[in-house]
Amino acid sequence: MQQAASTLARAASTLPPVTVQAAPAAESATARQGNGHCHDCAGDVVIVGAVRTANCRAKKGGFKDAYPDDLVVAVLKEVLERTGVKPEEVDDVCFGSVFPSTSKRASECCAGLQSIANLAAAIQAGYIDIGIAGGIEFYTKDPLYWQGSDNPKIEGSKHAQDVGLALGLTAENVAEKFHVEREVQDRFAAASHAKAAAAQASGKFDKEIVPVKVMQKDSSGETKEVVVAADDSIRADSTFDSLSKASAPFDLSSTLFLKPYFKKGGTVTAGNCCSNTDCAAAVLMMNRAEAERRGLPILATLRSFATGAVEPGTMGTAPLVAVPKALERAGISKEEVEVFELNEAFASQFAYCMEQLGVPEEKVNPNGGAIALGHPAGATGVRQTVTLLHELARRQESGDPERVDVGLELKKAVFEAYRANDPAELHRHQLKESQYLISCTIHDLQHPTASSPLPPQFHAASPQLLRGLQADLAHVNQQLEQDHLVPAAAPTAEERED
Ligand SMILES: CC(=O)SCCNC(=O)CCNC(=O)[C@H](O)C(C)(C)COP(=O)(O)OP(=O)(O)OC[C@H]1O[C@@H](n2cnc3c(N)ncnc32)[C@H](O)[C@@H]1OP(=O)(O)O
Repeated sequence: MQQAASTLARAASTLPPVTVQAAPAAESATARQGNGHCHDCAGDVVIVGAVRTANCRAKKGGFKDAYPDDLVVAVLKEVLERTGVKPEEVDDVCFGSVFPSTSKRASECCAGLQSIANLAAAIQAGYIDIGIAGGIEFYTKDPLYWQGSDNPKIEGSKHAQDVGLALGLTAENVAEKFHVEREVQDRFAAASHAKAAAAQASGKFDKEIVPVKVMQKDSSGETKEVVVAADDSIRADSTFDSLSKASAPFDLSSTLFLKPYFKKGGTVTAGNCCSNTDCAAAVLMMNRAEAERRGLPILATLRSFATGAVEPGTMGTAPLVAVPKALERAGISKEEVEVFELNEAFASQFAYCMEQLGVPEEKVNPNGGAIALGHPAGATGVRQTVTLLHELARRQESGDPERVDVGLELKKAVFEAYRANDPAELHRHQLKESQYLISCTIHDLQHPTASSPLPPQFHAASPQLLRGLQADLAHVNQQLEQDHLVPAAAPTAEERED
């Protein structure tokens, strides 16, 4: 691993550039035309709408006095409006959410991405025609720690105990085991902020972010309505120097030096890990034939999806297993991919994964990642997908014919997705009877009733989670009705016939 360490040190010597160069155009793995339409793959699962809310700092940012359903309703409404799809035409809505108070642990950060995969599978199987996949995390109200009691059996299993490690400690483990120095981590963190700040300043996020009207208390305690339309997690003034003391060796006594947060003598700080933000994101999916019938622009085609398992103590290295699998299943090489979205839960795991995957820095997270934008766990996979699709659309619109082909190839790469899926953790989830993927139909969202408030599609969620969702669903319904998106009452049989 010394070689890995020295390569990482070299990589850290310059900040990753903010601009991204197009890779050479690659051969298509499936028959398709230059305009993104493909005559012999009508059953492809495609994305036709992709939106997100702003990422706002938990408890301190734009959504500090809001409710999670304010965000969910905003992205649902917007993705429907942008595509012209009617609520009643949507067969299923599946949102990932990781940290309701019943959750034990966090490595279901891929819950949002998994919701995309689940709905895509349902579309491909013919179980549904149109679905909305999304993710929501609301740290302002949901704690980032387990509030329940542990099964004593866990004491007998090192793996199960590692599942309970503070996530920052798993990042420390990665840094120590794979020699990812503090300097490297701080440089990647600074690069994330620089890229995100540049993207924000140039208006790149404007189209993907849905403005959300929420109530907010100001410093005098007065509550007023505000519109939140911009990420407030990005620190444009965050540089390598502000994250650490630039001179080497580090001057640990310097006031400039951000102290290790999770472990004495460690390297992971509040500056080189993701911040906790509130955010929701959603994509609308259907098959290609349906999209073409409706004349909807195809933003992306799902080519493959893969999961990978790693030791829970070094959580965050699962992309090393899953990305090659996803590429292989899609039938493309990593060189054919122009843009990667790789989660920056912590700079240590991000730097190590990037180095081991052998992908150039300039191809990864061109608009910044979770260190700058925040990591609203259940929403992150969808947030990344939304950001990536808008990036690809911009490149296609750039008018460079060579880049159009590249862009289309890229769309396969959107879903070179990963998921940390530790067996020990899954076991623990079963013990807790927790289930993070939340699925319900749009009809149930519209018409929760007192006697049957929850849709049958909810998976085996714990009672506490269900109670929380019940409240959320009632609120969602109320908002949808207020906004005249749905009729106030379920239509009668006669009305339906009309
Ligand atoms: C599978 C998975 O899900 S893995 C990932 C799961 N997610 C996590 O584990 C979350 C990890 N991160 C955290 O828990 C939190 O960010 C913590 C606990 C480390 C820090 O929480 P907070 O104290 O709320 O963080 P916050 O962003 O407010 O930063 C605290 C202070 O650190 C300093 N700081 C943070 N970032 C920077 C930066 N980029 N540059 C300079 N100073 C910084 C600032 O002084 C800041 O205070 P300020 O906001 O008043 O300026």
